[in-house]
Order: sequence, then structure tokens, then C-alpha cells
Amino acid sequence: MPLSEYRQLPWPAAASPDGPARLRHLVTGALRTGRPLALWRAPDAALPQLLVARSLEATYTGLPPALDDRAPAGFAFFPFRDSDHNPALFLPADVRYDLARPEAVAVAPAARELVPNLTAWLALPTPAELAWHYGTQPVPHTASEAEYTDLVRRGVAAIEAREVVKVVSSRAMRRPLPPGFDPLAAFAELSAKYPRAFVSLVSVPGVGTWLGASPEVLAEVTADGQFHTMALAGTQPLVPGSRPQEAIWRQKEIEEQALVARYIVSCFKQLRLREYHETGPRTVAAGQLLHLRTDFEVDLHNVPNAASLGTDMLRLLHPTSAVGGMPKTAALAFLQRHEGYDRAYYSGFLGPVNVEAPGLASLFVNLRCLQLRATEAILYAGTGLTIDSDPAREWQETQMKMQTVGAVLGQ
Ligand SMILES: C=C(O[C@H]1C=CC=C(C(=O)O)[C@@H]1O)C(=O)O
Repeated sequence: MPLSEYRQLPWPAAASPDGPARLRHLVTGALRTGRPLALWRAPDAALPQLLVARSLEATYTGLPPALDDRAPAGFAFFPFRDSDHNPALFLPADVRYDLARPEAVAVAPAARELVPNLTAWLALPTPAELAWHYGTQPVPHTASEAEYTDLVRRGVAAIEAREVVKVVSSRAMRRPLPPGFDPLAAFAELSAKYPRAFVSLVSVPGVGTWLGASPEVLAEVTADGQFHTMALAGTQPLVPGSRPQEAIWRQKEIEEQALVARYIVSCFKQLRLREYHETGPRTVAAGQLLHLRTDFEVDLHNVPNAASLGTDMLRLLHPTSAVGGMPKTAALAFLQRHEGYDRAYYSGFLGPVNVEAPGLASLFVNLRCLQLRATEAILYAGTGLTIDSDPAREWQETQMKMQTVGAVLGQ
């Protein structure tokens, strides 16, 4: 919905002094009134944006979001696997606050009834305590090194037995929160540390609070009418002092990434799309890690099914072979049987749809993320397995990936 249809509530002059203080004030208000919220900082953007949904009920959705300019505006927050425990959510863009326009809060027509209380709230001082929403699901099983390496061995055996070509195993890890841990400060720290990542903080009653810095675009429709997705896979540490372009990749990683690229091409084929532009694979840095990445662009001005292409691709892509495996159904069945924990929103996807302008969408894979509980964080990471995977190395790789978001835990 264009911003012109929103009601602009000017910030009272005497209240919170600057954009970040106002952001904190709005987040506090959303948490106190039990409303879902999403805060994100797009890659390469200077400032974050906040969206608050009018109610939890308004966020439940069935299908993945439609990526077209007539679809509702909001923030998608989808689990790896849709279930009653981890519902697929789409937070309608009812209340918006963009730090690039810090002087006013925008309220959508659908949330008009919030205006009186919100106006009163803007004039109040900010309470010190933020009551973040916590998930109601139990803490997931966290695999020991022995358990994880065993899972990797089983994955390799499934590849050898030709049940799957590739599978991406993953695990969770618990870490205590440092004293005085402040998720908003952690969000700002991740934004500063990873300028090229999609940094997000999502908090939903009953579902929980998730913080992350994702390097992976799942599906994007840009202002100049391009559809963009990427095949991101293969991991090695960035050696301090060296340049990403100098990295040398083993056959294992080259094949692992090529499978993801091939999967994307097969999705285009299913949609009978031949006009796409492919760049790469090239080496890209994501925090302290390097990955191989191929970018795919489709000029939506030049394809017959432009209006539905983004929506159709999103439905085919999730979960991609960078987080599930190949063939998709067999890889997901392997994970269901052997992984031994609930990924919840890790390796799902998230991001704004039609928020900045109708027709603009940026959905990212929810990687390099953690779930916040009252006293601890649960970190998540996975590794793409191929026939050449070494269990000890794959464990190491999950450790490295967890350090991306784990950096804010100060350990
Ligand atoms: C599954 C994750 O990363 C994916 C994205 C890039 C590289 C990957 C890899 O090398 O295995 C994974 O496919 C994760 O970060 O948890």
C-alpha cells in the first residue's frame, strides 16, 4: 500500500529525542500490547525499518506470500516446515516506522482503531524494561559433536546409497545470554558488523523472538522490474588479510554449489522460462566466511508470465537445496527421519513484501540466526553434505557459521 494511504502520526516534539530512541519506544509499546513486530535492515541500507502488526490473529497465513504489486503489504516470517507449532506468518504492515523518516509513525487504514492509544503512547516516557515475546515450544534437542558427526555419516551413507544427491544437515546449540543482553543493541551491532547482510529481529507472541544476519536472497523483486535469486553454497573461513577472489575451492564445494544452481535452473524450466541472466559462481564474503554464489536475474519486462513469476518461483524455491537438499522430497524426508530436532524458523524465509512500494519484495533465507529465550539463545547452523563430506569438518563448519550471529553474545 502506498505510504500516502497511511495516516501519519507526528512525533510529539517533547518526547523521545532521536530515531533510535523512538524506535525503542515503539518496540516497547508493541511488546507491551502483545503485538507482533519485525525490525530489519536491508543489505547496504543505512537505516532500519520497523513494522508492527495490529494483532497476532492478523498474521496467520496459509500460502507463501504473493510477490506482485496488488498483494497485501507486510513482512513474511515462514518456518522451514509449516506446522501448528511453527505457523507461517505474514505480519501486515499496519504500523510502520522508517528511521529514514523519523518524524512520524505511519498507520494503515486497517489499523485505524490503534490511533488514539498510539498517539497517547508516543507522548509517554519509555519504560526501561522490554518484555520480548518467547516461543511456547520446548528448547530443541541440541546435538553433541558425536551426534552431529553421526548424522553427517548417515547423510553421506544416504548419498552413497543414492537416496539423495545432496542433503543439508543442521543442528542447534544453547548459549547463555550475557548479563544485560539487549536485543535492540544486538540488532544494531549486527547491522554495523555485517553491512551486506539482511539483519532482522522478529518478535511474535507465542512464536518467539528471532535475531539474524542472513547472506542469502531467496526471492527478490526490485524497483527496476528484475526478479533475483541466488545459489549460495560452499563454505570456507575468510583468511585475514586475503581477498575473497583469491580463495581456492575444493571439488566438493564446487559440486555442492553447482547442485543448488542447477535446482534453480530446473525451477525456471518448470515455469518454461528461458530468458534469465546467470552470473557466477563467484566467491563472496559473509562475515568471516566465504561462499560460492551464482546470481540469477530475470527481466520481468521481457517475460510473458511476469505478474506471477515471483510468486511461482518462491513456491518452487522454498526450501532450496542450500538448506534442504536434492532431490527435495527425498532430502526433506531424510531430515525428518534423522535430524532429530525442530528447525522451527531457522532455514525458513523472511522479509518485506510491498512495504516500501507496491511490487517490491526482498525475501531472505533465515540463516545465521538465533532464537532468544528468557536467559539463553539457541543458535542454528547447517552444512551441505556431499559424498566427500568429512564429519569433523562439517561440525567445525557449523561452529563457524554460529559465530556470525553468536558474535553478539560476547563469547
Ligand atoms: C545452511 C546454512 O548455510 C547454507 C548457505 C551457504 C553455505 C552452505 C554450506 O556451505 O553448507 C549452506 O548451504 C547455514 O548457514 O546454516
